[in-house]
Amino acid sequence: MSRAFLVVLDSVGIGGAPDADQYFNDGLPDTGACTLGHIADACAQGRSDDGRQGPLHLPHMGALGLFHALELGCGTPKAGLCPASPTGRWGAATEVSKGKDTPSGHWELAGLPVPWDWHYFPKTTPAFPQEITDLVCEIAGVDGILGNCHGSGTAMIDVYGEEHLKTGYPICYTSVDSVFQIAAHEETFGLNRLLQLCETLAPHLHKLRLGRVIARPFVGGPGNFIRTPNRHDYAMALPAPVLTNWVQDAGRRVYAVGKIGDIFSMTGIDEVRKGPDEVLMRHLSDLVDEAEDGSLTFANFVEFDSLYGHRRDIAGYARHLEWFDAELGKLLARLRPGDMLLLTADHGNDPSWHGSDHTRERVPVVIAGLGAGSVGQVGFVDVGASIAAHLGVPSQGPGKSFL
Ligand SMILES: O=P(O)(O)O[C@H]1O[C@H](CO)[C@@H](O)[C@H]1O
Ligand SMILES: [Mn+2]
Ligand SMILES: [Mn+2]
Repeated sequence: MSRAFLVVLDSVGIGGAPDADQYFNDGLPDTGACTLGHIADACAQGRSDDGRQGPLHLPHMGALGLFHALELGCGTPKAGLCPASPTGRWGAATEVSKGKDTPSGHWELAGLPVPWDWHYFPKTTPAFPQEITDLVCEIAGVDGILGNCHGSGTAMIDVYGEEHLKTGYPICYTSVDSVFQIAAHEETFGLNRLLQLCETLAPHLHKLRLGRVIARPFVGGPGNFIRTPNRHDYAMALPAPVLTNWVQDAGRRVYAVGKIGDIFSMTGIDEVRKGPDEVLMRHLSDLVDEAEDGSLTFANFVEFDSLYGHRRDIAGYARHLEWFDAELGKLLARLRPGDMLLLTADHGNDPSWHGSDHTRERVPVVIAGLGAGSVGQVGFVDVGASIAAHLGVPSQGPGKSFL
């Protein structure tokens, strides 16, 4: 029986979104943003030589058709990067959900376009209404919060970390996404206390159509605060069944690698394996060896987005792509006949762009195990339908299989 591996490289967009002009970073439209394309350009021009060197080197994903997908996505040929005859199938997927965020992208990939507008907080200080601040204080048993603004997570802990240690007040912030994030020190505030706070708060904010409450634990002291991998997202429950449910309802096993369990509030998921990306790659590799016939493994590699995209670190992003590609090569060699491995993304996060938020982009669809050739321009929803078709389970969403 067939198996499927659906692997999301978080934020590895390929430009070309037809509605990019309606999305913004620092007040400027996302028109022209292209995560993979601009990283490749920077590498080719020698502007990305920190910890690596020269043109972007992705031999395995390139051989499968990643750069063909890039050309299809953004419409610009990338000289020297496209092999003559790719060995995989490739395409470019366009999103219809309004949010350019992780849940919108993943839910739509899993067959469910998001049917509503998320709630966002204004770019003011304070960003949160008094009722929400009061609720946080009541749940946490504190007299105040720090931050209360839009911000980038690493900057938030640099600026407020010391005051947090002194006062015990949680650091609360948001972004252009529909999120309420709480950073707190794992040892002084306590990891469990932070997780409890977020879990208790989340249903109140989900009622407002806020997508996620996110716990952002950190450790260290003034000048060297550092976030830990114990981040936990409390996402709104899904309004309809998705790919994970379709597969599980057919009696198959569903594995979640990385933050997939959080994004889908554990719906349709049998087993979760978490950790930093390096550990996630070991989990994915183990599952290539262990996953049962008929199973779905759904993985998300978040560090492209969290460590390099939001931080606008082009060289770091290129290094991570090259690391991922080398590891993927070892794993591809061990796929079994009948296996399908599909690489895609959930939105863009162009590290060469203004601001520090996601960029509205198309995403690549690159498939190993099912022969060679283009699947053309497709929708995010068609990814879920195609995985279901491959596994032989009924698709219940609006997508159409491109297999
Ligand atoms: O700056 P950090 O804390 O990484 O936050 C980022 O992570 C959030 C969730 O993915 C996004 O909304 C973005 O704001
Ligand atoms: Mn994402
Ligand atoms: Mn992000």
